[in-house]
Amino acid sequence: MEMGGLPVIDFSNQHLKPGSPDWDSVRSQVRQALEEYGCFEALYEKASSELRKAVLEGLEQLFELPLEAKMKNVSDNPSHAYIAPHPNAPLYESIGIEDPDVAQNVQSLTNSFWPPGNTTFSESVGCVVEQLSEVDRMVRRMILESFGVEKYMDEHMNSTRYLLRAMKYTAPDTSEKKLGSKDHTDKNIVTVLCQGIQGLEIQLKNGEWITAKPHSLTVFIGDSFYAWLNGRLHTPYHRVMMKGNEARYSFGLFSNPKKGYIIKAPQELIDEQHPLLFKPFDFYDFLQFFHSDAARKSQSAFHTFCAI
Ligand SMILES: O=C(O)CCC(=O)C(=O)O
Ligand SMILES: [Fe+2]
Repeated sequence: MEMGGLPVIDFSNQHLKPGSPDWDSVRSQVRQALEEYGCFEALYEKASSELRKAVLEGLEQLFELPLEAKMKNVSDNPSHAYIAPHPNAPLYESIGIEDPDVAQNVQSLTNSFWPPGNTTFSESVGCVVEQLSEVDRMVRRMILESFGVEKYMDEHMNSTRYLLRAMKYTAPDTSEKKLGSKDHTDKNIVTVLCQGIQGLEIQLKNGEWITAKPHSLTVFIGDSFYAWLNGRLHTPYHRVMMKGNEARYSFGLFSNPKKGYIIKAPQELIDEQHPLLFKPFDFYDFLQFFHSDAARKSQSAFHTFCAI
């Protein structure tokens, strides 16, 4: 743990296997950090700084492609596809790769961006997705264990799929901070985010904003996991603030509940002291609601959508 910043938790230990003393010690750090901050900085040497740098450099080239090329990134779900800079978020641009743990998906998107292909990029993306998904699964396993609900482990692990989302934030060329991405909580289960230069800020429970370290991996709890855990962990507001003349690149691996899976807190997590907080819901219905007028008008789209 570090004074003044996010808690730092080391997952690099070779002996970090479920059931080992090292595992139990990391698990209690994870639980404590997620109760208090809803996020933490993860150290994971397997996702080496060279590998992350290679992905961030590839993204720099990718975002330089002409708009027509980037528009090839499509999805049934608009928030999983290419998002161009918009008057409400003029510095922000992003692409999404659904099921990036399936090599074919990364490869075909890479081929459409850089015909006939870009092996360096697709290989480094494949590799980083594998490493970040290990962090995602370790954290989720630790959380279920720490709440004594291991019996749902398979159901929980099988109820999600991954999305890789890569972001570019154009330099504002100002010395004062400009909003790169407005404050929000993540909607999904767990996010493992890798940032290049500094810019990510997280709000503490006391309202204060703190800055994540440049080149760090940050793990967040999203609204869906918060609901499944019946509110036992914190979901933090966070945002990106930009200044100066350097563009910023980042990418995150998001575990998202599958379409058709109903997110509902297990009975073990509901009692007199912890009444059920949210209506059971399908993540895709929530995504749809999120883009409605009612959601835009509400203070928290998630709380409005799931209110009992
Ligand atoms: O780019 C970042 O560092 C943060 C992005 C983010 O919060 C998100 O995509 O949900
Ligand atoms: Fe986020």
